[in-house]
Parts: sequence; structure tokens; C-alpha cells
Amino acid sequence: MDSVGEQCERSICVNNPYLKSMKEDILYHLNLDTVNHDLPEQFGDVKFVCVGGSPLRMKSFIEYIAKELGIADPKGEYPNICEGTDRYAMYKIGPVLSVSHGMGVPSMSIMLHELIKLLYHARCTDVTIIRIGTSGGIGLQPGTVVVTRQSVDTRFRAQFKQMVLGKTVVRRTELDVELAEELLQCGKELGEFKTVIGKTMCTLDFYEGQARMDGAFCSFTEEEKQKYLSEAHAAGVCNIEMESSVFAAMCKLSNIRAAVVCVTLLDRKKGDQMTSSHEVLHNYQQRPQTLVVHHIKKKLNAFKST
Ligand SMILES: O=P(O)(O)O[C@H]1O[C@H](CO)[C@@H](O)[C@H]1O
Ligand SMILES: O=c1cc[nH]c(=O)[nH]1
Repeated sequence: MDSVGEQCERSICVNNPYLKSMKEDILYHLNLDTVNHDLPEQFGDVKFVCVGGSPLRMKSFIEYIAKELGIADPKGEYPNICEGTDRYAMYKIGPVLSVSHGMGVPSMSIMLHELIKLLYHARCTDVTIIRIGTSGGIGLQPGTVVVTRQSVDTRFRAQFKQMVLGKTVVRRTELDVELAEELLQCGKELGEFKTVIGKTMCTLDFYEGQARMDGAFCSFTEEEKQKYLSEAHAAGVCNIEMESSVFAAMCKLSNIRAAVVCVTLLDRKKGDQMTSSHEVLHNYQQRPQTLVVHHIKKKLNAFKST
């Protein structure tokens, strides 16, 4: 892909000395393995991976991008590559892979371990991975698309803590600056919805963990909630979701260019419940997809003309 030549290609890094000596690698939750599947043949051409929480969203994303790239299957058939497991769903069209990751850090982490190994075994190069998701905004009009500059924890630090052998390993959570700026620019070019760039707070819970007062339990007051959200806002946090920290940390470790693009479904300073209609929420969910498809089309056209 890189016009300067092979030595500039960006390959996938795995940092595990034991992988090489394994006769077979079973990607259990993806229902794929290195013996019964020719991974380089099946996935070697992948350049863009889009991930999102819901299997249905990722299926409709592949249908959408196939149409936009002019490579739609005339029969409209997009088989789930992970058929045989209901943990995750995966679809592929041309150089684009679309994968669901479920909700929360552990679910994202398991999927990413296996996805990164898949891309490594397939000898993929120059891969860009983008999370297209939903979030709660802070002080933003619902429907605003946030491109994450940095994922932060619940104390607004750009770090992800992973427990390994009972000890805390701290990993950084910055995302690719150039890619984030390119995505912001795509939002401007489209001009269909507001797109901003900022920090995204990643939590371990949707309710109390995101200062919601409508869960089964609540141990704080409205005043305390507003104070916390204001502090987050003052620290540069634009939105709140549940996977960006581990996503940023693992993509950074594996040398994969990565971005997080999430639409805000509501303004958390104004409420906790999802009061917008199904149609409105569906329209919002489409926005990160529109932006990312625009980006992929631009990139593929640029590659074609070099
Ligand atoms: O829209 P998705 O990708 O599912 O992500 C967001 O939505 C879920 C909560 O409703 C969490 O997983 C959060 O990160
Ligand atoms: O408020 C929200 C909305 C979507 N996803 C989240 O994690 N939080």
C-alpha cells in the first residue's frame, strides 16, 4: 500500500515469545484457527477494520460500505465469518473487515487479542482499525460525533490498568493523532452533522460508573453527579463510553493505527435515560459509519491514484 516501498510497510506487532512455537493457534471466540483456515489467503488483503459493540450494526456497516465502494454482493449475502460461535460476528468485503466486540473492556480485550493475532497470522500490513460506537456526551448537542484524541479513565488520566499475575500493568491510551485529524476533516467535508475532537472517558459500567442516577443502585446526589461531570468536562472529556481505553492501549502495543469515533446519544448533563425515539437513535448511530466510510473511500481512492 505504501508507495515508497516494502520497507515502509507497517506490520502487526505481537509481543509473545510463545506464539511462534505453537503448532496451531485456535482463536476460540472467533471460531477460527491456523490449521483449518488459510488466514493469509482469507484475510491478507485487509487494510481497514471497523469494530463496534453490536453484531447487527457491524452487519449493516458491511452492507453499507460494500454499496459505497461499488462492490456489493448482488445477492446481498454477507456471511458471518465467525458462524459457529455467538460471541462475536465478523464480516468482510474487499479490504474491509467489520467485527463486533460486545459491551465493556473485557469483551473488547478478548476480541482484540484474537483479532490482532488473526491480522498477524494473515501477515496483514498497513492496517487501520476504527471503533464506530455510541456514547453519552458532556455539554454537547445529542447526535454530535466525537473523534477521540485520548481515552481517559474515570479520574481523567490517559491510562489503562490491566491486572497481570495479580499485579497492575499501566498502559498508555493515546490514539493516532494524524488519523484523528483526518477523521475530523472528513466530518467537516461531509457537513451533515457536528464533529468534534476531544477526550473520551472509558468506564467499567453504564450506570453508577457513568454517574447515572437511574440504575438499580445510586449512592450519590444530583449535585455530586453534576460536579463530577463538570470536572470531566473541564478536563477535556467530551463523551463517555466503555471500551476506548483497552482499545487504544492494545492497538498502540500492536503498532496498529487506531481511532475511536462515537456519536453522543444524549447530553449527560441534562439526563440519564435514552428518551429519543428509536428512529432518532438509529439515525445518530449511522453517523460514525457515514464518517468512516467517507474516510475509507478517500484513502482507497488515494491509494489507487499513487
Ligand atoms: O455503541 P457501542 O459500540 O455498543 O458502545 C457503547 O454502548 C454500550 C452501552 O450501551 C457500551 O458498550 C458503550 O461503549
Ligand atoms: O451514555 C451512554 C450512551 C452510550 N454508551 C455509553 O456507554 N454511555
